[in-house]
Amino acid sequence: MAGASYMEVQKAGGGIHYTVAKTKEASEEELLDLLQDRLDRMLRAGTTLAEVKSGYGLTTEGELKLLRVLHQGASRTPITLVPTFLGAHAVPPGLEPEAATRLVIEEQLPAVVAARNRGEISVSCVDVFCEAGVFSVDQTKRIVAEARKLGDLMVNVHVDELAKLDGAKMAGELQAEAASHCEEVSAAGISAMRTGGTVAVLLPTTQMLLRLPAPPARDMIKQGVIVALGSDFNPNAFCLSMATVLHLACVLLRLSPAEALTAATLNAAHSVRRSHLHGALQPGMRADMLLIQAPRWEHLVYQLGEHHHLIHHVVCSGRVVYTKKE
Ligand SMILES: N=CN[C@@H](CCC(=O)O)C(=O)O
Repeated sequence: MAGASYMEVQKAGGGIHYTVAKTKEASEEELLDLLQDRLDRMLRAGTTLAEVKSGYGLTTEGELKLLRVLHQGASRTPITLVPTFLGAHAVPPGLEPEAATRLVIEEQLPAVVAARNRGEISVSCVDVFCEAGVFSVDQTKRIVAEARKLGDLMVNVHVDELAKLDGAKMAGELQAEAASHCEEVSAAGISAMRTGGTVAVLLPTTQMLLRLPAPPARDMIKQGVIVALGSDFNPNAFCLSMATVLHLACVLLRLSPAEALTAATLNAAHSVRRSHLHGALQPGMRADMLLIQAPRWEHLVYQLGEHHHLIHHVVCSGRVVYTKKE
């Protein structure tokens, strides 16, 4: 598949579909071990709050399995996890997008909300991969409406990553809490996100790896959109280090180090509506901190790939949860 595009890989059964097949083969214990290892690595790289998504099950049981793993994983890490149901991550082989939409609305969402209400899983947000050949704007709206009605879920949708569908405009008009990617966002999308209070979660690792155009981060900031940064850790963008993401945000999105820091902390917390507790050092908020050894804090952004060397302590809720070995 050398040279094939992201969607060509998917259409040939690779990408998300490959991961779905491998995830199905793995037991919950195996997935939990993998999750714990990755959360440990994220913690050592300085992450103290993370939105974590399902999306590699695509069947009701497959999605519930991943959400159970996330639920159990939350008790094994000091990182605060905010779980997102992403049953609409891809159209399962053999189904059309419309049938997959109905599957999510009629079967998956009710099962997920019921399991959450029984305390078996926790789910805070719903996500949909709104993209040409995956879920349309109309199908995304229907899934979002049902998720809000049935489960009072927050909305954080993939929009305008590859095709210009005006998904960001939809997200803003729906007053979605957040919308990720936005590489192909339109002027109307930027305006709607500002009006709707929708956080733009920009993902420079994926932008770089898929060689996508840079989302217009400077325009977004200038026009008053709240810009956040995410690692987008997934099999296609294997990066657990937010310091690397901050570096790329400065180079590729032309953010200043201070803007990148705010985007990765307070604004990222706001994308899951946790900015009253997370993302800043203020009385009444959680004392989540990194202690780094460097002449200035900007070295965490500037020294590419050096976070293991720079971060000496990670503190969660006022408790030291990681100390670098000398
Ligand atoms: N674009 C869709 N979802 C993920 C990638 C998932 C995958 O390729 O496994 C993303 O946000 O980048």
